[in-house]
Amino acid sequence: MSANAGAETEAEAEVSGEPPVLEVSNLTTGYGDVQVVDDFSAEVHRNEIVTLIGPNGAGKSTVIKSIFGFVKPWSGNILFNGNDLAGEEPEDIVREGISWVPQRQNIFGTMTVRENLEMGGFIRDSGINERIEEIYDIFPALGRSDGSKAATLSGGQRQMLAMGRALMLDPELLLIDEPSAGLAPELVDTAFDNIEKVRDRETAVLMVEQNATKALQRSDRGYVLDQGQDRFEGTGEELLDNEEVAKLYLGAT
Ligand SMILES: Nc1ncnc2c1ncn2[C@@H]1O[C@H](COP(=O)(O)OP(=O)(O)OP(=O)(O)O)[C@@H](O)[C@H]1O
Repeated sequence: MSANAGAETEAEAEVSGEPPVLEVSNLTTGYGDVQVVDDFSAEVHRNEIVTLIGPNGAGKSTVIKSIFGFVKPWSGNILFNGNDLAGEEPEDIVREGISWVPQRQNIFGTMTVRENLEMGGFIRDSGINERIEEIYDIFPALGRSDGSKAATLSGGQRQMLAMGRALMLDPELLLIDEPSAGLAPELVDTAFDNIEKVRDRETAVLMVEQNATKALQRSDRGYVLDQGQDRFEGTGEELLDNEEVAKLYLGAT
């Protein structure tokens, strides 16, 4: 059972009366016959950054992969705007309005920034150039590198491009796997600034992050996953202030 540090938060989120964009209920899944997620439930509302934290191997990425259709749920529901995604393939899930920023191999180094973005918009019928301009408006550094090969970008710019590619389809929900992974420490804050910009443009964000303290500082809400189970949930601030969470998961002494 989770220690619901976030009772007020859930209530706050529901003040608007809007149902969650994403509602994961009692998700259980794994690989082969090894179970790694056990009865996990979570919600993401519009205008929210929600972070999953927890130890290595807790099942965080598996939750994200289940939402995006790479791992099939054994039981439970994954509702996106009320439609059950369980069992759908990633290409259908993308069309429904969820994009994924993988941790690795998320850009094509031999292609230019613009070509990468065009590829990201592959299923758009129209409006590709307009959307690229919107992405450049969010991330001006990408606009300045429009014709540069992606391989020549810095680590932070690559991360921005990976996010830009995923945003080309104007998703309602962006799933991000470890946005700060591999970034120089001075670029981590910029990565989170960029995620806030995305949230502020009406795309909800669900991310997995090892840099738990920094991620929770920037999150509207968070969930602590341990051995596949939801141990704690609450606002970022509530989780940061929770002594047990701090001791067990944030490295506090
Ligand atoms: N493709 C796979 N096949 C088999 N087992 C897997 C696979 N991917 C992950 N696992 C196992 O599932 C468990 C949960 O892994 P997962 O990557 O979801 O955890 P995580 O919380 O994201 O960990 P980390 O923070 O280390 O990335 C681990 O024991 C892992 O070894």
